[in-house]
Amino acid sequence: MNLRLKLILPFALLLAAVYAYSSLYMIPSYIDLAKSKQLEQESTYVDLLSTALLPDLLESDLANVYSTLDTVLSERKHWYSLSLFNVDKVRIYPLSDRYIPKDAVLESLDRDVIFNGKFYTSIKLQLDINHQIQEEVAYIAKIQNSVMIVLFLTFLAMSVFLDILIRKPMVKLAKLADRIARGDYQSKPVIHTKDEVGKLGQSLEAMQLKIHERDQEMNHYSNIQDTIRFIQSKFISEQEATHVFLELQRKILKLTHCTAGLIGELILDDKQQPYLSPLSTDNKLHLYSGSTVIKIADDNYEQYNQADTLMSKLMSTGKPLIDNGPDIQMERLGFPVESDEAVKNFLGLPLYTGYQFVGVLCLINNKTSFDRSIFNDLDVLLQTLAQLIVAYRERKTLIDNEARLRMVVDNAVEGIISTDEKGTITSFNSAAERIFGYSQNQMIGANVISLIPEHNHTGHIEAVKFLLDSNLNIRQVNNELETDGLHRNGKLIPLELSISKVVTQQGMQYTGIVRDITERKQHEEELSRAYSELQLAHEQLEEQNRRDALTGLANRRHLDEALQLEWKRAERQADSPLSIILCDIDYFKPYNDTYGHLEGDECLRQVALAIKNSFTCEVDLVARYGGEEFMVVLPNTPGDSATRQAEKMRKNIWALALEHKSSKVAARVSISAGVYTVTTTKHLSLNQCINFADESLYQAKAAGRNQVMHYDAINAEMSAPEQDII
Ligand SMILES: Nc1nc2c(ncn2[C@@H]2O[C@H](COP(=O)(O)OP(=O)(O)OP(=O)(O)O)[C@@H](O)[C@H]2O)c(=O)[nH]1
Repeated sequence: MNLRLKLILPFALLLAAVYAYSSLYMIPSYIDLAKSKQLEQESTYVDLLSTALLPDLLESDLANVYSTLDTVLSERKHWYSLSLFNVDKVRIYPLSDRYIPKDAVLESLDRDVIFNGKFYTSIKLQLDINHQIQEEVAYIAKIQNSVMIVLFLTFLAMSVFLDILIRKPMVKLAKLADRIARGDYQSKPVIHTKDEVGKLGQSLEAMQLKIHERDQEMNHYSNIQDTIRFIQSKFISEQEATHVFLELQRKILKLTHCTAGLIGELILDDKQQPYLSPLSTDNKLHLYSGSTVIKIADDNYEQYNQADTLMSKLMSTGKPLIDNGPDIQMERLGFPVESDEAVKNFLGLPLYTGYQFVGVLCLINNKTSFDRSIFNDLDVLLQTLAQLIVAYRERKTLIDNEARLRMVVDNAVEGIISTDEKGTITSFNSAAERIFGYSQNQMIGANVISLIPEHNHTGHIEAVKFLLDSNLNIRQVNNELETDGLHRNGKLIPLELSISKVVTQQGMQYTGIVRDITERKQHEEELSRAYSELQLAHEQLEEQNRRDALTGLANRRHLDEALQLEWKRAERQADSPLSIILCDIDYFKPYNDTYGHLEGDECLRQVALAIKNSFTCEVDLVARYGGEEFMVVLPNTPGDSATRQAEKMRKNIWALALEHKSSKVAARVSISAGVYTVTTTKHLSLNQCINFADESLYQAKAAGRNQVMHYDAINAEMSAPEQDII
């Protein structure tokens, strides 16, 4: 329902109500009232008539009665019948032949004519009252119509009035509100009345202003938010930070309606003096907070005396600074600005993360002066800017560290190969290129398995699985192991390898450090060979040292050592007898004399060999005791066995049948032997034992040579050994 209808409707309803009230209640009530008055009046007249008729009725002068009634009827046209009734209710004077119109609404009036308590007659009158009050009704209807017309006109006037004074301004205000809602802040309401509508217009205007301000604020805020989001995403994606800061500066200038600006990072130089490194410029501008500011651009050096510049003040105090002119000279400003006009308004804002003063944002504006509200407006942006500078610093450090690390890795002697979880190579340094014969480009993205010979594949897969399964998420280095790598030319490369596992944000990363140990292996092999040779030579030397040069038997030194060992063993094992045989070629001096010394040596060699072959047990030791004397050490050998073996030995030499013309025994070489067996080492020394063997030998010699004597047998005066028959 529109406003016009709303304004009209109450009046229309009022009109309808008035009309309905008057038509349905007021006018019928008035007609009823008029009717009853008329009836009362007619009734009074009937009373008068009945009184007037009484004398004639008393005298029974009906002619007069009729005449009177006729007169009355002719005078009162709306009376249609007037009847007289006698006591028996019989009409005695009927006047009903008078024409009664169809639309007549008849009313009846009855009167009894009574005199002195005697009923004479009753009068009954039928009359049309409506006809009587018709005029009055018409008049009333006229009044009603007039009132309705007046009311309608009033209503019409009111409607026009309300439409002009209320509806139209309201429509205007509604349209204005609609425009405001659509963000149109230029349209103004054209209502300047002082009434409520005017006030509403004023309120709307105030509201428009407020919304405009709020909108601007919101716009500004969302612009700042957009700027922050944009810059943050740009900083992440863009590697070159200078572009980001330049972009950011452009956005801030647009936001703040400024003409120039500068974002700078605060850095301490070698002397701990703070200077400003501009981030939002690509020339080499450097600003010092100290006494000078130096601009280095296109190799032109400009120097400013800057003890008291706005920049130095901002940097030394770390507090926001506003200077709204009038004109700020470059020398006072503290940094050069490419502008034809003099700088009028300067705003310097320090950038903090926590309490750390990390940089500044300077803005220059030649149109609108700065006020302190801008601190609040830019608060979030300044914080983001400070965080951005810190992130920029961290990125610089990270890049430096990365470059340093890359340099270390590239120049490392060891090959360094990094792979991801699947073995795809992500890093391959120069040393690895040298070791494996592949270039870095060839190997990045390839699988590390191509560097491993087939026979090591299973071992490699198991090692990687082991590292993967170990749920350590810290660096873990296995022990260095030696393995083989596969060179591009298909040859195996001996390697020393250590593998480390690092869990990074990208997932697991394995780094293998490999060292080519081909040369070392060669050296090791050469060394091992030389060592073996040396060992052999040494052993040979040792052997030589322990061998008698002439006979090849154990020499005296070896014999002494063996005797010492066997003596100790005999001491430990009381039930293990030790036998010693000492033997000597008979008449060897004459042999030498007869055949010469060289032949004597040869004889010695043959006798030595025969003695050696006479003893087959490994533990028996046959040694040259000295000159033409030999000793045999028989561990764990009782006396009778030793004597039998000595006898066998003697016979073997005899069997050699070496010619010995000058022997007094026979014309062949023979030996004599003395045997001693140690059954207990108690109260006995080794020397004593040897002496006993020697004594036995002496006894054998003395007994005619070419025989074996056992010390125990001598002492027991046992029978002499058998003689060989020539
Ligand atoms: N050709 C040679 N003769 C040696 C060697 N060592 C010792 N002789 C000689 O062996 C001889 C040992 O002689 P003697 O000790 O007198 O005893 P023998 O002549 O064998 O007489 P009996 O032992 O009593 O039977 C010496 O003439 C030594 O010069 C040697 O290495 N070569």
